[in-house]
Amino acid sequence: MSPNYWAVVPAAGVGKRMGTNIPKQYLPLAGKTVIEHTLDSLLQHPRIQAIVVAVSSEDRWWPECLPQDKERIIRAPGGAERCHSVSNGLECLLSLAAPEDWVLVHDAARPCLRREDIDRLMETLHGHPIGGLLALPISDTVKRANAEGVVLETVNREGLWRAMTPQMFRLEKLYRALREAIAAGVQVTDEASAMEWAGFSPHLVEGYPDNIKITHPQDLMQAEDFLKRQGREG
Ligand SMILES: Nc1ccn([C@@H]2O[C@H](COP(=O)(O)OP(=O)(O)OP(=O)(O)O)[C@@H](O)[C@H]2O)c(=O)n1
Ligand SMILES: C[C@](O)(CO)[C@H](O)COP(=O)(O)O
Repeated sequence: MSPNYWAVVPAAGVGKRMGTNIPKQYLPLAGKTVIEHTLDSLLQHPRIQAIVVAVSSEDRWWPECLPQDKERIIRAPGGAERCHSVSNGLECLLSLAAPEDWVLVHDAARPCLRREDIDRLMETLHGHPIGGLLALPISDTVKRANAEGVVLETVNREGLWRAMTPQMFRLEKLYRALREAIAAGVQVTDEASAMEWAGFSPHLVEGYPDNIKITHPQDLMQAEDFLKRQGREG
């Protein structure tokens, strides 16, 4: 029987780098909120069974932003860091999904995700034993600098990619790798790094460059433009 697909959306951040008084996932964007665009992009995919959203216990905005399709949305507790929120979301899925089911982990802060990117991830990784992630090969020259912005070195960009989300892995393997990496005190900023630490080799799938993460104020304007060009206004 073909594995099912599920999603986990970490949405418990405070958006320090955005500098706003509400978390960036609840900021207005192209007629809706950031998180509504993100959830809609996943809800509109027919193969995604349900979405577990990790929300902070102090969150005052979540109930207002629930999309119409509430029955496919499950709330899980957010954690101190993104990896803890994801781990909590995965734990919530263990009772609903099979161990070899696929889970797509996607940042709430990436509202411009395209259907084509989800399809490409699913098609490319069909039958893959582990999984992989959307990413972009780096086409600029890369510099490493000190805290004062002085160049320390030019980094060879050969083979360098920027990781994005969704990152799609087999549920039980990801849950176990993430729990063990967290317990070992490993710095886990994405799901792939936990899988790599566990000895797996995730597969990179090239995605659209407009699948940006809303981090700083200027990212909102860029995302607004991307969504309008795609006709995705609320
Ligand atoms: N404890 C945390 C921290 C982050 N996230 C989520 O992980 C995604 C990517 O994280 P990031 O862009 O760093 O969001 P913030 O942590 O909110 O941003 P900042 O670092 O500027 O505070 C976001 O959707 C964010 O809501 C989360 O679920 N739980
Ligand atoms: C998961 C991620 O979006 C991949 O690029 C990124 O690592 C999230 O980093 P953040 O500092 O938690 O935004």
